[in-house]
Amino acid sequence: MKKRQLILEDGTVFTGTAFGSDAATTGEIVFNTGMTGYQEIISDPSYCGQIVTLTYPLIGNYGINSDDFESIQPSIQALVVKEAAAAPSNFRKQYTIDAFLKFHQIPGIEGIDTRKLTKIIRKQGAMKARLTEAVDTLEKHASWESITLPNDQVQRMSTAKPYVVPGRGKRIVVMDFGMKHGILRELAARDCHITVVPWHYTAEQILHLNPDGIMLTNGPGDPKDVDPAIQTIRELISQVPIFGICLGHQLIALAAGANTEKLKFGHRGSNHPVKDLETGKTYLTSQNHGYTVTKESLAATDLILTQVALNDGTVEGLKHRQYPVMCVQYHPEAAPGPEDTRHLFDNFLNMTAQSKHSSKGEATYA
Ligand SMILES: NC(=O)CC[C@H](N)C(=O)O
Repeated sequence: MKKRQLILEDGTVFTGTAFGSDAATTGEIVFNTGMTGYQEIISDPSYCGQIVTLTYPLIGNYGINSDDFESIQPSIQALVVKEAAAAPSNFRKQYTIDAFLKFHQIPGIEGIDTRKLTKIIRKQGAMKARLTEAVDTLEKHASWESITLPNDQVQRMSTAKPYVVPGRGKRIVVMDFGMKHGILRELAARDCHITVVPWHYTAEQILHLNPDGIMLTNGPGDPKDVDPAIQTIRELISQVPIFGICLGHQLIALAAGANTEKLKFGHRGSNHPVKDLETGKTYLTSQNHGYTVTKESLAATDLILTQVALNDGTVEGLKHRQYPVMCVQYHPEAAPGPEDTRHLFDNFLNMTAQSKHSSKGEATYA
């Protein structure tokens, strides 16, 4: 068994066993606490550039199948687990996690104490980390300052060209910032006529498609890295109903004049409790974000706080005071419950039904 090392920016070194591909790599190290859903996590484009640690100790035990992907091409930088199951067992299983990661040239390390690692990340915050090919290389002495993490992940993850998923219902334009397929699944299940457009599409190009509603997807990186999209959303807010998820939520907040900041170690897992302040109900939500909308910045905007995280009180949902615009920081399309907050897609479509379009194509909300 080939040895491999995981080296953290704070100097901690873990020695484990290699699986997946052979490439040495660098990225931001984060952890996800979900007990299941590793296939969805590995293929969620919002993890682009990140080394993902899974805290559940046995990963890959039900294999990888062709149906549960959240994108065609997994984009995590590397995977860190306690144990990668070598002999998965499930009727849908097609590949082992090792074979899958090898095929996609993603390195992994197993056999390390992921609980200890997670405690370090919780204490120090998400930081840079390096996965080496083997032990005792000079990599250990790499100067961290010289390693810059990317800021072009949305450009890389977004679709290069627009495409249509036909339906007979509402016309929804999806701005793709690194979309999880779950968003398309939910819209398609409601018979929407979906046009997915690249992240840089202008307001004019989007309005030209005559949408009943606009969906802003999840996506990787810092929301402030996609300034052109913020300008576009600012123009669209008063014109068409909008629903934002995760990065989409952060972009709506920035477009409306609020601020975002980086959390110490983010929220990544499938049982994060969130309270809906309008109904008083608490939902368990699936989450994957490192940034958050700052609560204090909302006062100067037309946004109303609708949902909060019960673990740390951070902003989880917003709506616009005047226009049909709503957004959530978590993932209603990822519902291990298995319904959880999926009704938000129905709320969005109801919102589009209440919005009236004039003959000029301008929308008003009644
Ligand atoms: N899943 C997402 O859309 C994540 C949004 C953003 N990249 C963050 O980490 O906060």
